Amino acid sequence: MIRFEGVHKSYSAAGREAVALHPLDLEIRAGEVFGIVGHSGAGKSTLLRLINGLETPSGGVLTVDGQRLDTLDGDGLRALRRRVGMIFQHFNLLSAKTVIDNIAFPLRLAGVSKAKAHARAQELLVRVGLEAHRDKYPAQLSGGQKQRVGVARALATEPKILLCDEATSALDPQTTASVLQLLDGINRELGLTIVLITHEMDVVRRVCDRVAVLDAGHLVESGPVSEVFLHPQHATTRRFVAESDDVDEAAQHDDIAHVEGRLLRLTFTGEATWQPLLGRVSRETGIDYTILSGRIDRIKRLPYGQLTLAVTGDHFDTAAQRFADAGVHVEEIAR
Ligand SMILES: Nc1ncnc2c1ncn2[C@@H]1O[C@H](COP(=O)(O)OP(=O)(O)OP(=O)(O)O)[C@@H](O)[C@H]1O
Repeated sequence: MIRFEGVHKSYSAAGREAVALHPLDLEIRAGEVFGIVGHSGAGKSTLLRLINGLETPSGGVLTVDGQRLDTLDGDGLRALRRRVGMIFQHFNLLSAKTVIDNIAFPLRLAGVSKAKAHARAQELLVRVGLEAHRDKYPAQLSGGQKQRVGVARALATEPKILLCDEATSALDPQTTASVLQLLDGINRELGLTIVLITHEMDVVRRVCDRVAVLDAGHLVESGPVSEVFLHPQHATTRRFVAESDDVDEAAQHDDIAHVEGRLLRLTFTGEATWQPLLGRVSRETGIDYTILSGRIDRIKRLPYGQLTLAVTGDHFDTAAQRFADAGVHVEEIAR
């Protein structure tokens, strides 16, 4: 659906070239929710703005919905933008227009009659759960409601791709959850491809299928969220995951120093998450364990658990093998 082949982007500012994105290869598949995570300045917005042609690559080939963007003229680009909707951190609603007029606006711009545009906007209002707010102005809405209007407006032209630019960063945790749920529903019911950029790994964990991690313009890691989140390889990714787990790594290191035994990290996914394995392996092998940290949650709809144990007793290797045989990912952590 979206393919970056050696795409890079530099800006020239005050006579100097600044690299925002180093050459990268990336494929975003039709119908998936793809997350791009990175700190401020990593190049996330640049990457997103390349997809809808708001920025032009400095080199490489970018293909969106089967079309190489460098072959499109003005009309081609405008047609592409109708197939690529976008929502924003600060919603970007028109303050002088009502909710229904905001949603109908892209259709009116495209020359659709007022009656038809309003009929379509009304359907979208229902989809995002804002029927009761139809004639209000943006200033009369909460942040979550404004973002729902943003989503409805982005869907007005029936795009195939929805770009989300830090869409939940201005929202409280509960509202964030409800907007992410809305995006998840849209992805499933309409089959829309969603690309979202965020600085929060937790947003990625909740809705994305795959993720790419950007660090200072470099794509440092990418893959299925369950892989990248549970087994991060790059230091930047590990920091994002630790932040989302709310782990104070220094304090955890101090705690671990005082505990006896070898350290084992167990990662359970799917069915294994709900089995009483710890007790069983402990009984069968005679090992003892202290739980140093743990979390049970979901990655999108996949249940997972991750536990760090300090293990004492003579049969560490046998116990590790029993866990592995039960489908648990086992990793010994060096002290
Ligand atoms: N129009 C521009 N002109 C010059 N430099 C730019 C321009 N837009 C972005 N940059 C630079 O490119 C780099 C990447 O910026 P970008 O906005 O893509 O990062 P980001 O990850 O989205 O950051 P943030 O989360 O803060 O928005 C930064 O160093 C930024 O200063």
